[in-house]
Amino acid sequence: MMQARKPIPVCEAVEKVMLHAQPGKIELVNFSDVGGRRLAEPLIATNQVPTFDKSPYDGFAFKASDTKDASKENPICFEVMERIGAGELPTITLESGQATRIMTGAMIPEGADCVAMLEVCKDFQENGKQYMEMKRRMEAGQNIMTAGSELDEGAILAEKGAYVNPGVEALLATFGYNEVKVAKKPLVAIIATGTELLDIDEPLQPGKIRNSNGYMVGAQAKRAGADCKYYGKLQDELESSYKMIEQAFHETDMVITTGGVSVGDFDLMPEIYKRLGAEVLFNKIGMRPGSVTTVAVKDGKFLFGLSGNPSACYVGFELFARPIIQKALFNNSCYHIKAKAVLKEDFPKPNPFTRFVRSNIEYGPDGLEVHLAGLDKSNAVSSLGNTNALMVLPGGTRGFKVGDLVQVLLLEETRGQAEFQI
Ligand SMILES: Nc1nc2c(c(=O)[nH]1)N[C@H]1C(S)=C(S)[C@@H](COP(=O)(O)OP(=O)(O)OC[C@H]3O[C@@H](n4cnc5c(N)ncnc54)[C@H](O)[C@@H]3O)O[C@H]1N2
Ligand code: MOO
Ligand SMILES: [Mg+2]
Repeated sequence: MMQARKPIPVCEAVEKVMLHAQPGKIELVNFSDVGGRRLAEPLIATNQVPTFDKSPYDGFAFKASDTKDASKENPICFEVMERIGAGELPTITLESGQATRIMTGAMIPEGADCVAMLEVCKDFQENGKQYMEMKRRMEAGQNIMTAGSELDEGAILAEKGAYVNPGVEALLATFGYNEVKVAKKPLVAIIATGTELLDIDEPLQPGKIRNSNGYMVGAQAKRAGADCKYYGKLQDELESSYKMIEQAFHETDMVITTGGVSVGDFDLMPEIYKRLGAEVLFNKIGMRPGSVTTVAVKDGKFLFGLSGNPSACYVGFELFARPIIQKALFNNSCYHIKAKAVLKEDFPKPNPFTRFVRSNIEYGPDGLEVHLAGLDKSNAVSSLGNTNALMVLPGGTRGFKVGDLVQVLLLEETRGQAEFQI
């Protein structure tokens, strides 16, 4: 009889993996390609904002003190000296009784200390000259965006590892980052193992199935921010499989295989790790699904042996491979963000192991709601299309009921959290 593998707790497994995590490499990309990448250095304001005193409104700039006696009954009249639009420079220093017609975003002229909106001013012409009349008091500084009032030069606006969303792109553009240092996407080898596997374009044959895991894991790796190299599917044959996996190991930053990690006669991954001289960190975890997920390391590079069962494969990637990819992208909040959600369906089956149930999060009127994504079986593929979260149910003797507050890991968030606590 073969010796049973000893399962380790999932937190311990994650810890073991993360001990070997490495920061990634840096590359310089053109601003036009920066969306969706992660910054390799903090984003620093290269100038103060605004860089000059400017008007937030279309209106008139003048000295506030000129209006100290202004009222409905006592309108104050100004001579309008010039008109400046955004991007133009004022040429006249204002004296008492003078105003400049100014547009939103334009520089405040010397001598002015306030701006009145066009709507509260009456302008008119007399003898070929422009005038403006004000019926209300203004305060010095009123309606002026002073230089540096929004940001100081040198302010840190996004940390190293930050995800470049549209707002971060706006900041990069504001501060002239025409080229941006970002984390280089790690290159992940994707290999599906199994003599039963057919390609997408092959008709079904007795005893065979189409390879879905290879494409699923490739898509998960891309969602996590990596680049993929697909090495195809391998027959369960030791020599050819070893050769291909060894080649992939040398050509990429990490190798992800699916299938062949359990104890069957054609489960070749344990022997392949041995031949490669890779250190197996664990090969059994106290979790469902994905208990057979195996992680090995050689020369600082990872080999993730994910289960062949589709749901187990999916979960194994999100728990173990994704944080390693995030670390390579300098994201220290490398774990899926955790939230609480109200369970919307009974889940009566107790289980001694921690479960990661493929789930669907909805945004209900009172907050997050969680539904089962479909059939809760390790070998199910049908639930995955509907999955945007993993519900974490602690192992124990009890089931869960509608209305219970449960923890969920959100799979489609770009933000994460720094600790893996479940
Ligand atoms: N005696 C035992 N048998 C099994 C155990 C065990 O502890 N003792 N563990 C079970 C668990 S749990 C799982 S999970 C599976 C894991 O199997 P493997 O990782 O070795 O994967 P395979 O045997 O290659 O395949 C399992 C299953 O998945 C299908 N598969 C494989 N690759 C793909 C793919 N690319 N796309 C879609 N489906 C795939 C394959 O046809 C099998 O049906 O082992 C249990 N057995
Ligand atoms: O590794 Mo398995 O997924 O627990 O069914
Ligand atoms: Mg197997």
